[in-house]
Amino acid sequence: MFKVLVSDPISDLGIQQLVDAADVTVDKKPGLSEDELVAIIGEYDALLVRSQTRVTARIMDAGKQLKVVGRAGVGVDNIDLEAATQRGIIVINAPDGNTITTCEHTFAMMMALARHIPQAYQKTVSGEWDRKSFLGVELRNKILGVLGTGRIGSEVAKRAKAFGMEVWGYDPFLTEERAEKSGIRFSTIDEIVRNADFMTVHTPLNPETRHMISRPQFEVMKKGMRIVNCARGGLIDEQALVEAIDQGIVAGAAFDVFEVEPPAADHPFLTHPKIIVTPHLGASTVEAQENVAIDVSEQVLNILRDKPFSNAMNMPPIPPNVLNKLQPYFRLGEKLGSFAAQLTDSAVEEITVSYSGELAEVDTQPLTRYIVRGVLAHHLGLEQVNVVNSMHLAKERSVKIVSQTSHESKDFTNLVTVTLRTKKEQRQVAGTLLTGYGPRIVQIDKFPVDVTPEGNIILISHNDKPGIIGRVGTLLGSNDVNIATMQVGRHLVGGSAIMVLTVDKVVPKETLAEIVKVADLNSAKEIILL
Ligand SMILES: NC(=O)C1=CN([C@@H]2O[C@H](COP(=O)(O)OP(=O)(O)OC[C@H]3O[C@@H](n4cnc5c(N)ncnc54)[C@H](O)[C@@H]3O)[C@@H](O)[C@H]2O)C=CC1
Ligand SMILES: O=C(O)C(=O)COP(=O)(O)O
Repeated sequence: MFKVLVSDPISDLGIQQLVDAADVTVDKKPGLSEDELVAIIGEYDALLVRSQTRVTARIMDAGKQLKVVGRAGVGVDNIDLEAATQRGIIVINAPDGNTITTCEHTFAMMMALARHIPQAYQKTVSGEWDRKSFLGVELRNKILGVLGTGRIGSEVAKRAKAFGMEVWGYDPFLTEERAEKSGIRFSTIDEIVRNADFMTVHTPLNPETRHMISRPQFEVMKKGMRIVNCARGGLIDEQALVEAIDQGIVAGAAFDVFEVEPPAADHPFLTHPKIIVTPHLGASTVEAQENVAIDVSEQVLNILRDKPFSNAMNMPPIPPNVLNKLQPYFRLGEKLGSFAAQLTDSAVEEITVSYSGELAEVDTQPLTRYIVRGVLAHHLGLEQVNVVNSMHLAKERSVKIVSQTSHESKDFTNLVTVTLRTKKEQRQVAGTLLTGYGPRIVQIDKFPVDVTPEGNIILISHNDKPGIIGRVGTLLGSNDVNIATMQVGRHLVGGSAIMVLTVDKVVPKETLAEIVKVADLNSAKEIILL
């Protein structure tokens, strides 16, 4: 039974699939301190958070069973990603569910800023009928600078155009062609700062974007600019912004987010007449909260059940076209890695993965992660190694990973070959997916075979001579071992050969040693593929 802890307020409807899952129990405990989390996290397999819970290395250390941290939202700056990767904890987010909601909040803030709505409301309800102090501006014909034209930024741009605004955009991933297609003027930050009437930021917070708008930008800024931040506190230097407003450079600002949340009681934004604020409400609609909780619950279930998943933040993203090609090979890859690892008797120094055929057309790195997982898990245990930390664990152990591709594959549409090099030997196994038949191991150490990679497999090395097969069969039978399938592979008559048997139960090592002796074999090894 998997245990999931929900430590922030997350939509009940959204996590219903977790609650309903027969193999999962869910505990909702919002508002715990770090110490309280450390005290209880040890019993949980998954942790679900929004932006309040700070998921620190200390919490992860205490989370001995923790496999996944699910973020019901976009930003994962409250989660120590580096620490998670090192511990093999997968961090996933729900990037799409709150895009429109946050975009709409940005617009609400921009309009409230243009028309002084919060200030006017306050005066009106306090009994003052003041129509003079709140002369606003139209959005029409104004330039809106959008820093970060990702999911939210591009939706803001679309709506701004409907309001008759001219949109200037900057994003390191925005190309001139894409900008033109979206009706955005392709600009630099400097051009935006010098020309825009309104500016809105929609980037993640990272060392590069921290204080991307600070004193140097305010110094050259178009006078009277209005600034909106519904992304992350810290993108705009708060102190420098207050100064710029007081110097008459900036006409006003609307902030949903703060460098420190919640802000201190004496934070200058809270009393400044030209700054309006909301308490990080960007994603707070019924719809968005349901969407992100549904998305994150689905992926958490996949991870707990060891199924392919998406939206991992501590792993490079896999584009859908690549995922479509690779996904069918993930299980096979892991099994090839495990098979190869069980063939070797000493420490693996190098893992070479060769992809030939159509697979070579895409970035095969995600599949390599599965293969490396299979290799390492043989020694470290499947619980310890996953696709997030497999490459990291290999590097930590100085295991070199080599990946090769070739567009040609002689006998198969695709062939994945895993070669392990140790100080003493080199072992190799290759596999493919046969249409209509599923995964197959088609080569072991240069011998062609046709084996389903599943269950208990006995691999025998012997010299090709009459009577061996019969003897092995009789010996296994007399030890109450039923043979399900059998294959032999050889290059030359009378030369070295292999025999691959799938059997119905685990064969004790002593029985195998006995069979090697009595049947005059070179070696016999049991390989277990889970
Ligand atoms: N206030 C709230 O409640 C919410 C805030 N957010 C925040 O909004 C931000 C944007 O979210 P999405 O649009 O979903 O993310 P996204 O990943 O789709 O877009 C972010 C964009 O920023 C760009 N970017 C990165 N570095 C940049 C730089 N130095 N200059 C300009 N652009 C840069 C990226 O290339 C990307 O296109 C995130 O920080 C997210 O955490 C998201 C949802 C709700
Ligand atoms: O999704 C994001 O990045 C957000 O900032 C939303 O935060 P929240 O889930 O409302 O705490």
